[in-house]
Amino acid sequence: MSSAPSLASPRQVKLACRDLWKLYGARPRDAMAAAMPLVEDKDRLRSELAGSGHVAAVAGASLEVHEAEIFVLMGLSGSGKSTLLRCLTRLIEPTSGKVLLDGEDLLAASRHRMVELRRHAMGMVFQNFGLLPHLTVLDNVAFPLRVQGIEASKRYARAREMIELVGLRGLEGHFPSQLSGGQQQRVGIARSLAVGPQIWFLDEPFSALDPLIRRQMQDEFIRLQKMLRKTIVFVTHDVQEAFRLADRIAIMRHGSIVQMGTPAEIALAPANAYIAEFLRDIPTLRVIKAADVMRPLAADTSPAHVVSGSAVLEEIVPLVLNGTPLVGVQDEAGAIVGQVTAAEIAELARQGRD
Ligand SMILES: Nc1ncnc2c1ncn2[C@@H]1O[C@H](COP(=O)(O)OP(=O)(O)OP(=O)(O)O)[C@@H](O)[C@H]1O
Repeated sequence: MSSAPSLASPRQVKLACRDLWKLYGARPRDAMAAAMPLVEDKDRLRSELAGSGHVAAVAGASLEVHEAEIFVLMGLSGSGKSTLLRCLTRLIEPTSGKVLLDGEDLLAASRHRMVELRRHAMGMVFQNFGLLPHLTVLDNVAFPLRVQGIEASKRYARAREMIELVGLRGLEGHFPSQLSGGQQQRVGIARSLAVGPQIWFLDEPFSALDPLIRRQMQDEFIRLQKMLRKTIVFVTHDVQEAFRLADRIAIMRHGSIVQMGTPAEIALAPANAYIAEFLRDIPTLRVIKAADVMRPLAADTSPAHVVSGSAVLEEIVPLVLNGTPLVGVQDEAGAIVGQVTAAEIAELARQGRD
């Protein structure tokens, strides 16, 4: 299906890791050396490591996070998402591999340099909010700026701006214990944004929230990202959250990345049965866009209906149900660059139900 003309432009890589490993156990580096010849046979590798009392929480992960994208690490509990995220920031020291931020080799960076990067370039939000209970909302949000030594009037002005941004105006004087879970996480988000991070790491930020609040927070997060255009690494075990938020997703299992791609790429071509199982919970017609499946416009065709490349197939279904045999697809400049037929949509809808 995706012999499609592409609308995407090449993206700048902000953060990358190459063949990253994190082994837990008594002698991780020795275990690593012994394990290396077995990397092709992951099952044997895991059992050898287990035999020597080691766990590969991250096993040879390689990825690239593009400038201004939401990159989601998704997988079941224990698949290694949090460990990989922490290795990318060196909050956990990887056993081997490379991590590059704007091309800078983070594993070769001094402690001092890492502290500086975490204070100025990286924002972090965790599941348990991590607010300081004895500080007000305003002081919590201003806290990272205080650590940076920024004078009070400037840091409070910035903190107020961030509080406004996340919709908490009026609650500046409240303490964390006086807030709901959703409000507490908004404070966590405002605090992590206060320093204007270049890259934003979020580890299951909404997992502790009720489903309804969680959905509101996802909407809010999408709204914020439209304004801020941050480079984001977002960890979740929730497949629906992943497909809702991600520009690209890496699906992890046993410390390795099993498949990486846009939600549509994964939905259109799951790498194996394990991934296909995840997709059962995903409304694929809401994930796949016209531009993902369009083919070049057939000669002498002039479509009666035209949609934008970013229209999801769900929006096209009513046209097809009304008897439109073929829909034209426009690029941002309004030129018709492809087509999707009713038969193709019907086939995709059928696959989504299987
Ligand atoms: N400090 C540690 N010592 C030993 N093993 C660990 C340690 N931390 C994590 N692990 C193991 O590494 C694997 C990956 O854990 P990790 O927390 O990264 O997974 P996860 O996908 O983030 O899971 P969850 O969603 O439950 O947080 C698990 O098997 C876990 O038991």
